[in-house]
Amino acid sequence: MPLNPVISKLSGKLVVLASASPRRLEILSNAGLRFEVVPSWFKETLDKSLFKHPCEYAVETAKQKALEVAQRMPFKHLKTPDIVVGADTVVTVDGLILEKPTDKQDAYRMLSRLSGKEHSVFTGVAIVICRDKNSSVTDYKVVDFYEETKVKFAELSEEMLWEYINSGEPMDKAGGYGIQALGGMLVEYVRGDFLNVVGFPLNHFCKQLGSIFNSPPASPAHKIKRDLDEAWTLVNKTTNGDVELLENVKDDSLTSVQEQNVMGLEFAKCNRQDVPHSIISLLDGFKVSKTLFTASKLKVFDVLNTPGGLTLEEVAGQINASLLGTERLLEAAVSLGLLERVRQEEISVYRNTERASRFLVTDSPVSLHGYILHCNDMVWPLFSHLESAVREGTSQHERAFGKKKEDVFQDVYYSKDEVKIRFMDAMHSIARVTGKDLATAFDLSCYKTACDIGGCTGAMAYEFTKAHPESSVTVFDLPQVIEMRRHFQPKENDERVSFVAGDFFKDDLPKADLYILARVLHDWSDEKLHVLLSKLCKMWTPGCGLLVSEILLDEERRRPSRALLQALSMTEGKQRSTAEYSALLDKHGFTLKHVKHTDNLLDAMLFVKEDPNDKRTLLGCSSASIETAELE
Ligand SMILES: C[S@@+](CC[C@H](N)C(=O)[O-])C[C@H]1O[C@@H](n2cnc3c(N)ncnc32)[C@H](O)[C@@H]1O
Repeated sequence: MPLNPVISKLSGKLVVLASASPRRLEILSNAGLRFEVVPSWFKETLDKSLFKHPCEYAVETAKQKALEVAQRMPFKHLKTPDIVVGADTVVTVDGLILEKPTDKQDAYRMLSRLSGKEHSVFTGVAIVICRDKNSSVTDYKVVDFYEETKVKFAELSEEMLWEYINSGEPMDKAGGYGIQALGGMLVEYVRGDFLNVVGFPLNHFCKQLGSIFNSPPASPAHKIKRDLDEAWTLVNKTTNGDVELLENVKDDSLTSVQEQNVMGLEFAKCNRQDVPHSIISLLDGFKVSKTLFTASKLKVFDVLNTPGGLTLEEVAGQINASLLGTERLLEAAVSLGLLERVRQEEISVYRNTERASRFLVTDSPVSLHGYILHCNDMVWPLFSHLESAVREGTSQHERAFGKKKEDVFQDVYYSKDEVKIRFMDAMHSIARVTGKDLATAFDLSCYKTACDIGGCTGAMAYEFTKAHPESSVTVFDLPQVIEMRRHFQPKENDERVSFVAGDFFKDDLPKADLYILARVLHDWSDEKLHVLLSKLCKMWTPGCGLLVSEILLDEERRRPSRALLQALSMTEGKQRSTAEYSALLDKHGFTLKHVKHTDNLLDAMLFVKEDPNDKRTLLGCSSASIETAELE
């Protein structure tokens, strides 16, 4: 890739470095780049075992860091950057990723592993380009890459190791050394970009920027090829992370790419303005859903959760279905990117794609299986009566399930044990996917006791105690739910989580420092919520907090469509925007302190009641959150 001039191309653009690393800052400012530093809040906690190669982990972490900042800035800083740059450096040796040492012993273990050996340093870099700054929707194009540099350490004596460790230098550095300072002594040779080892591959970065800003205008054919090669993500400005593609298409040449992203549908990759691809993909949406539901119900992804994959005949035998029907289902699943078909020794076998193994296999920790079955069995029938729902302005539980509903939980979901378990399983699977992000959305360290109101199976509570080991959580839910909780208990009993049965419209709530309302408020009308919120106020003491988690609509109530589609089958509830939730809670004296668009399925808001005598309500939980408040 030739190197073209780049720094001048960036003049006048708001470039943001999503990293607090002084070394990256120095490298980029020495190169003459003018930029702002907005450290990313993305926590480097991706599961490394899910990545085939360390460089993929570094690139994904860099991408998440940069996207988090790109999506946060329009709200928290009230400006949209042109470019956000994220980076993550990892050191690998003997197939292990070495991170920053936790203490001196850990530094000792790392450095002795590196002693006398060659290791690799990978830096993943993501360049997020934000477009359409003036419209209500910002779309993000992500260009990412990585650079590898080989470094060989000399044999290090014990004294050398300890002298270096005692200098304090290893502690904040990946792999436990800094090549640009004392750590330079340890290095025999470097093969590749030296600055990559320091923390940022400047040369590769400039080449990438050059190709972004100097590329000739693409012909339609080239453009579509390039678009197919690169991942475009159109992200709603106010919902961060909810991929909202179909309505935002401004350039028809992108349409097929976006449709593939959103639906997994493989449409003709052509640039025909007279072919209504996006409408057809909307039209086919129900076939996609039902294919996923059926494959999940027949446990196709569990059956294929075997290393070598299975032949068509083997799958058909295991799911007890016809050969022809199974073949059609598997072929459709392949076309949607849920399965792969590969040839092994002259025969074709099917196997799960990575995302199917992760999200569709029943016993994966983040399996959506329960939620998928709930959608098939409970939501699909409601949607088959959508026309009546629209005409009548009511939900269709009676038509779909023959049940008169006063209260959808008591009268529909909990009317039979089988339906109840399925509903609870659905809640459980979403809470397991979102729980950690919600529990760590803000600094909640000052809250020692929490009460998860409508906490269902306790999945969120367990994630909360994992994230805050000093805390305990009471799950408060209807007696019919609490009696079933053991079905969902984790293998290792967590005594910090307890369960209390009650009705939040009638009974007193347990006492706690932090109340959690996750996916509860959207189910109810403002009038009903005033009853629940009055109960909450009764138990409230100064310094308490309220963590609310919902899908937040943008203020124009246009997106995310996932929330608005869900509203179509609601009974008495409604989806609300941040301002609408804030106004609702304000009537009971709650003040919105922080909002976080988590880039997961649910967003989070933290409410407090302002009390001039209570430091926690003014400043947040700790000095860390004071810093956060100042950064904002
Ligand atoms: C949509 S689910 C959300 C569950 C959980 N918070 C989550 O995010 O996965 C709503 C929860 O509120 C509970 N619930 C509904 N009505 C209730 C009531 N009157 N009193 C207590 N809990 C109730 C339901 O049993 C259910 O567990």
